[in-house]
Formats: sequence, structure tokens, C-alpha cells
Amino acid sequence: MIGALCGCWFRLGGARQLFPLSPLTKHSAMTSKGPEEEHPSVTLFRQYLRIRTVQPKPDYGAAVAFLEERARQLGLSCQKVEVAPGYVVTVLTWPGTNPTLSSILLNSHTDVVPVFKEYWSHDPFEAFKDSEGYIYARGAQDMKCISIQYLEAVRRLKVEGHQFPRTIHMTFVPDEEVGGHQGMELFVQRPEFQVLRAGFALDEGLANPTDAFTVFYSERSPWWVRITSTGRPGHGSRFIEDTAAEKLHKVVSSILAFREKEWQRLQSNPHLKEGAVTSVNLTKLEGGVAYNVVPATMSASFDFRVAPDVDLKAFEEQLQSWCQAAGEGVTFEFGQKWTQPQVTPTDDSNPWWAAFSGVCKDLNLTLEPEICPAATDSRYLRAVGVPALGFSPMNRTPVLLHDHDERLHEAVFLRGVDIYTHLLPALASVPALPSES
Ligand SMILES: CSCC[C@H](NC=O)C(=O)O
Ligand SMILES: [Zn+2]
Ligand SMILES: [Zn+2]
Repeated sequence: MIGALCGCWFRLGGARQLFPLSPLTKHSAMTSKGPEEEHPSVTLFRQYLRIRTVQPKPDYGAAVAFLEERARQLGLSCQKVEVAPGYVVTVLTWPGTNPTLSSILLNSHTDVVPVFKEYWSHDPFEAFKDSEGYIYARGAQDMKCISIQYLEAVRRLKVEGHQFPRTIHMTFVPDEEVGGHQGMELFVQRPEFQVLRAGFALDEGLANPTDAFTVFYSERSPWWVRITSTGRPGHGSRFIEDTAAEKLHKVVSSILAFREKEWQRLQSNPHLKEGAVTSVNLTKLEGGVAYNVVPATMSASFDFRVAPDVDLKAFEEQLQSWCQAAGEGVTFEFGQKWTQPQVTPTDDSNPWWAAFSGVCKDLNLTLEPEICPAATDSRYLRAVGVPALGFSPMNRTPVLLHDHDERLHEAVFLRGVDIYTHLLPALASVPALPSES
């Protein structure tokens, strides 16, 4: 089966040769084709990249229309679930042959983060392809590539006449880049989600600059914390006691000392990956009105990413005690507080992992299982009991999500379609689980 599915458009002899040797190395395999020779999957990818679903005002209507047209072309049903006014989750469904089995959910978000246009070599919404085959666009890695790879893998499998026992649902969700509160967080609570009967989900991961592929089995919990310090005001020329600033300084010092400790822990242990320790950054300082007025209030905002093995109650107590130690009138509030971290097992006790990693092994792909340092919609899926893996099939590719000149090589993109074309048959053919028989 796997051999039969292994069509590759570049016809260079072997799948390994599809990759650029390194992002900067010129290679004959990367010689650009004229537009007339462009692979149709790449053309579709570039069309999707041109839709301006950019925060903070994404054109979701255009994305939904694009997806509806894809459903029509693929002969798939298309359901639109408006989870909040103007926030539509689009679900394309390829029914399986055994409706008693749970389904495979292929998730991607439709929104992308803003750009600093002046730092880009090409218009980030033009999907410019350079002479080597790199496609420049916001969303090229995060994560419009994956949306199109899912669609193109399904198209190929359907064209080849395959059918699988499990239903495959592709969900295209809004709002992920600002937390998913008007997207996946609401969708998983809807009856329309229950009806999908998701047994397993794939969602986004990260590119990997090496030959290996990163796969996420858990995530750190985002805790956005604003510390507010209040104290005595007065004239800027005086030695005022108990000021908001000196107490805020104490808390900031405690938190940055904790940051240093976690950084050292990461640095000193080669077995630890970034997602396994807790990170924190001071991201905002607010307060003050004039040089010579000591303010009564100042605040500092922190982006904590709490590792999944941390006792969250104890961690909150730690925050509390840092504030208390700084003095009277120091309080904190949360801008985000995720408290349900879950881990998807990465051993063969998990049949989904066995299927996923088995295909990767057959394809000779090296996997690096890790905890995602950032937050994705996978956390909402795992929290309602759907095991999920975060996987973006991009190796030999620098991590450029949210960065200037976000780009992806067309050969890496097409290899991703190939990879899903192998993953989907295996996942959608996982035999009935004990809970399903
Ligand atoms: C915590 S909600 C914000 C989610 C966001 N996700 C992608 O970058 C992140 O900052 O991780
Ligand atoms: Zn993303
Ligand atoms: Zn993102």
C-alpha cells in the first residue's frame, strides 16, 4: 500500500532528493519551474496564502468561501459552525466505511499573525516564489501549508479510489493566534463537535532545521500574569518610602531570578528540551505620569509558559509569595490561565502513536517528540479527551513562524503532502479500540 501511494512529482529518483540540502544551499533540484509547470498543489497553496486572514481583522469570509469551493471540488460535505458571531469553524468530511468507529480529526487554524511589512523581502500576502522555490508569505509555515497538505492528501487518496474504515474530518478554525477563545475553545463544547466523534487529532507543530521532524505530544500552559504594585506617591525629589516602583522591582527580580534558574536547568541538561522547563518573559511595564511625580501604581506583565509536570497549585502559591515578599499592596491577575495540561502518550500503548510513528518509520523519517513550548488548539482537544499530536511536516527548514520573511520551500511543502498521504490511511485504518468494540 505504501509503495503504491508513493508518487512524487519531482521525479528525481528518491524522496530524499526532494529536499533542499540546506535553506541556503543552491541545488540543482531546486531550479525553479516556470508558472505553467508549477505543481497544482503549490498553486493552490499560494492561492490560500493570498487570503488576508491576518489578525487583528482576519478576512474569515474569504477563507470559508475558499474552503467551501475545495469541498465542492473534492466531493466532500462541508459544515459551517458559527461558534461566535463572525467566527465560523468549517468542517470538511470524508466518511469512513465503518461509522461505529471514532474519527480522525485534521485540524488547522485559518488566521495568521500580523506582519512588519517593511522587514519583508517580498509582500507577505503575495505568496511570491523565488527562483529557488521558496514561497514567502505569512502563514507559509503557520499553518496554511498544513491546511492545503491535508486537502491535497485527501484529494490524492480519493482519486486513487481508497476508502478507509474511519471517517476523516478536516476542521478549519478561526482565532487560534489570539488564544482560540472564539474558535476551538468554543467548538469543543458544541454538539456539532460531539457528533464528529473524534478519536484522534493532528494539529500544528514546528519546522525543524535538521533532518528530523518535530512532533508535539503536550504543551506548556500559558499563564499571562499582570502584577500591580501600589505604594506612596509624592514629589520626585524626595526619598519616599514604600513606593510602588521599589516593590514592583522586588517582584520583577524574584521572577527574573526564577527565569534564570529555569534557563540554567535547561542549559545544563542536554536531555531537556525547551518545552520541558518553565519559561517566563517580562513583556510589559506600565505606570507613571511624569518625571517628577512618584506614581501610586505600577504594573509588570509576564508571559509564563508552565511545563506540564509542574504542580499548578504550588506554582500559583509561589506567585502569591513573591508578591507578598515584596510588601503590602502587591497583587496579581491573570490574562490567560490554562490549568488542564494533558499528555498524549508516545509509546505503543497508544494505538494512534503506534500508527503515526509506524508510518514515519516506514518512510525513514526521524521523529523528535517534544512538549510544545507555545500554545496551540491541541490543548482544547486534549482537554476534552481527544489525544492529539502537533506535527508540521517540515524538516531542513528554519523555524520562521511569526517571523519576518516566513517562507517554505515548495519541495518541502510537496513532501508534506506525500507524508500525509501515508499517514492518513494508517490512522484511518486503526482497528477498533477496546472502547469502540
Ligand atoms: C495563550 S493564547 C495565545 C496562543 C499563542 N499561539 C500561537 O502562537 C501563543 O502565544 O502561544
Ligand atoms: Zn499556528
Ligand atoms: Zn502562530
